[in-house]
Amino acid sequence: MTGESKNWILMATARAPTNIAVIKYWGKRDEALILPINDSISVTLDPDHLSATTTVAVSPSFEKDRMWLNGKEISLSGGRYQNCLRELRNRAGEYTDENKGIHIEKYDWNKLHVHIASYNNFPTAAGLASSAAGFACLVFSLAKLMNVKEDLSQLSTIARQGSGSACRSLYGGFVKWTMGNEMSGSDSIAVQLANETHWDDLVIIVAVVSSRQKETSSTSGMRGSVETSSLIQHRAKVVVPSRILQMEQAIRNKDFSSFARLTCADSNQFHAVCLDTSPPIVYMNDTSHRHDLFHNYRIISILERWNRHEGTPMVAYTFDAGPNAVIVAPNQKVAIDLLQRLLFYFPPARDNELSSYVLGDKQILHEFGLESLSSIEGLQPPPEAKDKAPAQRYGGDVSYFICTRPGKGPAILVGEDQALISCQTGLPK
Ligand SMILES: Nc1ncnc2c1ncn2[C@@H]1O[C@H](COP(=O)(O)OP(=O)(O)OP(=O)(O)O)[C@@H](O)[C@H]1O
Ligand SMILES: C[C@@](O)(CCOP(=O)(O)OP(=O)(O)O)CC(=O)O
Repeated sequence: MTGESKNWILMATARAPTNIAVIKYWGKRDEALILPINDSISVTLDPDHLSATTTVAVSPSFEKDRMWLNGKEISLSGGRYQNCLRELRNRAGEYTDENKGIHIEKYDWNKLHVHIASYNNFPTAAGLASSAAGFACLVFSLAKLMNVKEDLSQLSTIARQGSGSACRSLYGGFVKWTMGNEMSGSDSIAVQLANETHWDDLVIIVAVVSSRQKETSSTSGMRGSVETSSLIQHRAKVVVPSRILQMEQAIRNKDFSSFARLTCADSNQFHAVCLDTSPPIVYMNDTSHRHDLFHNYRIISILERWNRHEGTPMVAYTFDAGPNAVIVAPNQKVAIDLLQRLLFYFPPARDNELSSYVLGDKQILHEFGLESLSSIEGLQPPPEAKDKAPAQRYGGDVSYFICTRPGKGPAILVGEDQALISCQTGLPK
């Protein structure tokens, strides 16, 4: 390794999206390598609304590997961070910057320490797949910094070792994680089924029911299910393989009603497996407020009633390992009808601004013609509720909504102003 002094700092910044599984990953056959017991399929969400941004820096002056998440220093000693760092260092390439007089040999990367700063533009560890965006971003930015010449599918095997669902966040659009058969995990990779432009009419609304950290992590929850649930075996061996084929076909043909039926059925089966676990896991009410139990089922029953009333699925819903609902509409028009229902049943608590209650893509609000909170108060009940007079409203039960859509995969951000680490101090700005 050569350089004019020990003071140079080399950096890379990237942004990576989260993803929402429509056929769920739940259960590992190898805990250390994070190898799943079934394939899964996800939709990548628009990084403008839900993403991690990570800056990674390297300098001979750094004394140890360090990481800051959302401004707070966290430990990198955990096996998952260590596995990702090791795999990337093993694949690192030579790097030369003649202007700065920097030359790093392949083997130098094992001696150089990194500083990592990351920021999520949405709540961390609340069942919104922060670990997926976070590990995808970490791997993508380190691969750029360390000049790793591997394709995205190879990088997905590294991100997988940070958090299983992270491997699917290396691509935009619609993504399949193939479980693979190899003991080494070399064929347990993510592949893109279609990019984000393939089915760009879809609108996705996330109802954030609680941004509080959950009590049972996905990791320990799925371990419990593998050890104690008999339903999970039937799911992995019989149900998921056939659903994967049907879901691939639904995505290929942009067949919304099949997509919606499969998405809802798979979410509900995943939560059934959680209930079939001993002791049972109940993610949909796993929050401090007991009434949260009801508004998850309220969301499901409101959407199911609407779908039944129309005789065909208008929207699809899915819940991960937390109480937040992710709802997919086939187009902007139905998304407006959906938002109308959501805001009718779940108006904001008093003192809330509309702009902080409906986040993300604001276009939908404008098309809807909703400009202020007072217009929500005047909303009429939807037609399917007419026979159930008077329709009850649950003010304050939802913290906020995020309107988004299928989005693109990770990208490198250029320019020092985008970096989260100062190029003078090597510390978070
Ligand atoms: N931006 C990030 N960069 C690196 N690691 C992150 C980042 N964001 C989150 N993580 C890691 O992911 C952990 C949270 O993962 P966890 O699975 O508990 O929640 P989640 O991903 O939000 O929910 P779920 O995966 O169930 O949808 C954090 O404690 C941290 O270790
Ligand atoms: C319910 C899920 O969101 C589970 C995600 O689990 P994680 O990927 O967070 O688990 P680990 O691999 O142990 O880190 C379904 C899914 O994303 O497929």
